[in-house]
Amino acid sequence: MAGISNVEDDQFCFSSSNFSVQELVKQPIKTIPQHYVRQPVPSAPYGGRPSQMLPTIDMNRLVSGKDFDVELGKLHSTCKDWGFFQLVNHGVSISILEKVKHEVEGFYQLPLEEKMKFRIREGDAETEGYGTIERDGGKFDWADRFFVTVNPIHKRKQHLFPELPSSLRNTLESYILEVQKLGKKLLCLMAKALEMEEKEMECFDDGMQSLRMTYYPPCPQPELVMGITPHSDSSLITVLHQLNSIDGLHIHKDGVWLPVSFLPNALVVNVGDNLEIFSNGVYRSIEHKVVPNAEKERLSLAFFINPKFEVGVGPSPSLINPQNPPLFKRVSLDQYVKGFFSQKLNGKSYLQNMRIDDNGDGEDNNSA
Ligand SMILES: O=C(O)CCC(=O)C(=O)O
Ligand SMILES: [Fe+2]
Repeated sequence: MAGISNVEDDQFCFSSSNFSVQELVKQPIKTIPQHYVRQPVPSAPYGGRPSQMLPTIDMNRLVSGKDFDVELGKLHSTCKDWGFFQLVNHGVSISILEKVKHEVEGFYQLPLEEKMKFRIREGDAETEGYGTIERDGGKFDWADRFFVTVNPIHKRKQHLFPELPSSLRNTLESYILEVQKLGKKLLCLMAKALEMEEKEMECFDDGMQSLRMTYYPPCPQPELVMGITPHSDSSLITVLHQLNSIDGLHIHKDGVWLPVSFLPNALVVNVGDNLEIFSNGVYRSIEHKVVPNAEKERLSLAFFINPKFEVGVGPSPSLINPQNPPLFKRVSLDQYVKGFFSQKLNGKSYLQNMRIDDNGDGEDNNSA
């Protein structure tokens, strides 16, 4: 079994920044290796009052017509004030959620050599594939992840999704179809709540989508590490399936970190930077992070939904008028995604780069 001693052996020498935390914890850990220790230890207070539960949105109410206006109003205010919610009655079948859990667990149980076939390749600007990622200051997250573009199909990298074990691939294909439908419905509802023109909703068809399946091994001193560095997502929306029901997600709200409790049969949905831009700042992407569990592994599957590739990133034209000038630049999706991945994950810093300068020229001065 590979352990700390051979973590940097031949299998890993393609890049010292890519090795597996899952392998590391296969041997007892006396002290957390320095490259995982975050200093200073995050000191933001926990605001975990039991009453501070994430809002819940009921998809049934949004599709059945009954209580539609009330629920749409709730969706709108939640996207403005929270940027995160639990989605119940979402329509994704429980059997597919269970199957995805089983298959992703199976992927992480594969021998390391098998997973390494999918390793992140040097020079991949979007860091697609299997591995860990170096964050600012040379520190690493306490997690192994597999990140992959799944839509449009021609953007799939041949050595990644098509090469996955067939049962995982087929299960993910079914999951993708269901979450695509759900994502489109949700985005159209948000667009309606924002009072955007119907025509603009076409950009939600056949959008750019990616998946991240993440394995957070147990950590004997979770307070010293980060499962995932505080960040906001670059997407329009993200649909999160907390595969094995283990808590760990925290969101940054009103200056405090709130733990999100797992809600059975719910999916967690969050507003990403792209939707903050698209809604011209009406909806807010929210910083979040993951704290690993001291005893148990945690697995999650995040599905990132963006608009159609050709549409680009910028405020929706129907929301712009003399009273509401554009707050963000317009760039191509390619430029946006490359810019996002070319810098180290750091809270909402990338969104700042997209803001129109004080001189309001709307030019893309983004050097990222
Ligand atoms: O694992 C989680 O709960 C969150 C993952 C996440 O934030 C991400 O993949 O962007
Ligand atoms: Fe995220």
